[in-house]
Amino acid sequence: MDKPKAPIDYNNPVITIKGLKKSFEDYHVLRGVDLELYQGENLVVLGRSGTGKSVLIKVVSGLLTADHGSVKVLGCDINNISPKDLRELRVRMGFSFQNSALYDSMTVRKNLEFPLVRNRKGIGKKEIDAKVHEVLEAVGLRQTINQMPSELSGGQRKRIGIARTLILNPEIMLYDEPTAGLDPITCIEINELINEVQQQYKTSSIIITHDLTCAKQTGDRIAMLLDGQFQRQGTFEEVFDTDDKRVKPFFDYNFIK
Ligand SMILES: Nc1ncnc2c1ncn2[C@@H]1O[C@H](COP(=O)(O)OP(=O)(O)OP(=O)(O)O)[C@@H](O)[C@H]1O
Repeated sequence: MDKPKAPIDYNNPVITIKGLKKSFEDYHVLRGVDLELYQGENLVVLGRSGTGKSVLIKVVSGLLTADHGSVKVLGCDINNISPKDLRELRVRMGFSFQNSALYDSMTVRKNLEFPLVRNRKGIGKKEIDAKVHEVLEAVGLRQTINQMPSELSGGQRKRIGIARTLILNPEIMLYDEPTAGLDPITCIEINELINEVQQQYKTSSIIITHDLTCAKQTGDRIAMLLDGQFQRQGTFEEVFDTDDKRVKPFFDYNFIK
């Protein structure tokens, strides 16, 4: 499957990271990270376990503070932001985490309504209903509206989790291992959904994954974290066209011949 051409604005970075360092005691996880995410782009972040991919996402979303360096997200300086501005900024970002984070005691409809009711004070019932139907349509799961999360498959839960973030029209999407634990066909369907979200909602996304099929299908650009920095960036082919012993096994073990 070829990736649909994305409308990327390379003059408009939505995230700019310069010289980011983050340590935990004497363990230096991020050692001078530079990165830009452009408007409309899907950027895939690769790296071995423990290289700091989740730490990076947590710094970008203000859950962890940087030790050094600057992090600008949608024009806001994350290192110098008030709690109120940070809350408002987070509403402009959608998070898709591994466990989908659905409320098990609520139907799909209630799960989808929840962020709207909490973040859009005064929104009317008609508008809520229209948004719920729109996002369910976008993820192809209209029929699940009255079901409980426990009645959904892993792939469906993932889709509803994505729908729940889309309902607030996020400008940036952060996907943390979107295909983890899913069968290969469902993985491909989730990859296609990530690309559809990019097209339909004009999102800019960071996609953390160990799944190179996901990286290849969704990434307009790949950035690989090596020794605390993005030492390889480019298209999928560019990143893996190397004999670098830190990079090549990553490819070889993913596509065992
Ligand atoms: N709050 C914390 N306190 C102490 N150490 C932490 C904290 N958060 C992360 N770390 C450490 O930072 C390193 C990077 O963690 P991180 O979760 O970012 O890895 P990752 O690249 O996302 O790994 P994986 O692919 O396995 O999810 C790990 O060694 C982890 O133990």
